Amino acid sequence: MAQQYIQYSVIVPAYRENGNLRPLVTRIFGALRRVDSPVPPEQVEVIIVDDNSRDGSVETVQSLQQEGYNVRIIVRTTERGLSSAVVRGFNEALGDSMLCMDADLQHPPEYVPAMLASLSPHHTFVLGTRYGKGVEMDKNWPLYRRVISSGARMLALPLTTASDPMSGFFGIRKEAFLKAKSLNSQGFKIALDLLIKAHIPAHAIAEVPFSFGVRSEGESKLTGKVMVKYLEQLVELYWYKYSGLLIFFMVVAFIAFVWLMQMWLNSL
Ligand SMILES: Nc1nc2c(ncn2[C@@H]2O[C@H](COP(=O)(O)OP(=O)(O)O[C@H]3O[C@H](CO)[C@@H](O)[C@H](O)[C@@H]3O)[C@@H](O)[C@H]2O)c(=O)[nH]1
Ligand SMILES: [Mg+2]
Repeated sequence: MAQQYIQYSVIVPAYRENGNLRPLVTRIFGALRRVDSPVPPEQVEVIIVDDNSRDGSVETVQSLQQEGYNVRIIVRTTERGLSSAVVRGFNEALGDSMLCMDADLQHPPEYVPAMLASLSPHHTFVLGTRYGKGVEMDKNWPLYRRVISSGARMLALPLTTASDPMSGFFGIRKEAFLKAKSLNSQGFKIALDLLIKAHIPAHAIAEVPFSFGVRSEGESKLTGKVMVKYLEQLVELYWYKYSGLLIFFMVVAFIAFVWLMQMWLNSL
């Protein structure tokens, strides 16, 4: 019965994250229970979307449920991948305001209340940004990851004005999510796909600066394959966003060419 009051859903894609789930969930609800939290904890659900890790994650979630935390786990057995896990979570969410965050505590749970509260019918997208004022990356985040992250960010600049579409810490309103058609569920960059395909205008994006941490347990799943998928996704998004413009210029150029040819033939 309590579920009908759920207004906010926190979606956590997770693969072999058992060691992080308890601190993640208890810290999210700890932040929501603070007196200055703009969001009441009883209106929030947490959904873990796990890809059959079989590492005790299910049991950890069950014990958190017994302790009264509103958390559930979806175990996928036939699908894999971060982005498609997030899409699955958004499809299952009860809340109108939905947040996506990593399980490994790199996205600090203490920012969850502010992120959720930033979503509204006017701000249909919220982006946790690592490039805002007063925040910093953990100094232990490796140099090669910073280089990859900056490169990925630069390549996406013509697609969006958002300062950090790569942070992986973002939220979207359900009505905006439902507008996005043919999402690319491969790879890691579902936020970028949603920004473009849900046609989120710049004024509808709220940004919340956050300090990016380092993974506390387990290993990153970002591989070379994931990076290749990102490049494929960029090609698709450039085409999605600019093909109309390209076709328009080609048609104009063709008409101008035909017109010039006629003028030239008439002048002979
Ligand atoms: N269900 C599921 N979850 C996955 C999978 N691969 C990764 N995840 C989960 O997705 C989250 C991020 O994965 P990491 O392996 O920790 O990625 P990262 O290298 O730290 O990259 C993160 O930070 C980047 C910013 O530097 C982000 O750009 C990226 O999207 C991601 O959030 C973690 O909770 C992880 O368990 C998968 O195949 N299936
Ligand atoms: Mg990580």
